[in-house]
Amino acid sequence: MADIIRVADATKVIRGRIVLDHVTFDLERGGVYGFLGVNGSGKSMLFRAISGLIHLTSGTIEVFGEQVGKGVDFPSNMGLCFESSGFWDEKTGLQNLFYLASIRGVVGNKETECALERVGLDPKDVRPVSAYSMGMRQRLTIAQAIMEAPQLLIMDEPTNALDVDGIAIVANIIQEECSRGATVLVSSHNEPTVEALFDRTFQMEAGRAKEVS
Ligand SMILES: Nc1ncnc2c1ncn2[C@@H]1O[C@H](COP(=O)(O)OP(=O)(O)OP(=O)(O)O)[C@@H](O)[C@H]1O
Repeated sequence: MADIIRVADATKVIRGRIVLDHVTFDLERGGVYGFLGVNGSGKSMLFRAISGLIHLTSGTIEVFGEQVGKGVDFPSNMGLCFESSGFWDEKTGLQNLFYLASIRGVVGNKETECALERVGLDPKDVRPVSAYSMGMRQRLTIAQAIMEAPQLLIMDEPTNALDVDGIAIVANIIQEECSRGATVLVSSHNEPTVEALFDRTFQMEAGRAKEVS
């Protein structure tokens, strides 16, 4: 029971519009689960609901035995990679990660530096994040998502703004995190390198999720 992410009839209505429509599936712990779908089909909304960032209108989501928004506000031990991750623009990437790591205090300097290296950023880079390109910001977002070795890693279109090297790095990270035992949820837009890693694939359409492979 506690090894399952259970999404049951998850429905979200925003201003009279159904953005998640009775989404139902179970995912076992471990593995890479892919979510495909056109813009606006509900991928981000689903990920936000699973991570406790939005509340469902009806239905339930349980992550490894804890009901999100009821038993717990957020699933414990989770890493999030969303497009809108906020950083302190005047600080370096490493300073940002040090600060974020200090909030939970479960990892130290070594792990944060290692996370930066894994995404291809230089921990010694003295430039502030305001000088980062979009791709560098995306890499930093991925680094903060993985630095605490989460048991659940949610990556919303992680290859956004990345070049070919960056896409290969994301694919590697997904494989490494899965091998470490993490459960990885990934949304993707036509990115074959990443989609080849999916153990199970769901197609999102107008707020509904259908397993396609
Ligand atoms: N803050 C919001 N208020 C109202 N509606 C929203 C809000 N955020 C998203 N939506 C709507 O919810 C629906 C699902 O959006 P969502 O961002 O989950 O799609 P997506 O599949 O992740 O799209 P994309 O590929 O563009 O990221 C869309 O119709 C969108 O307009």
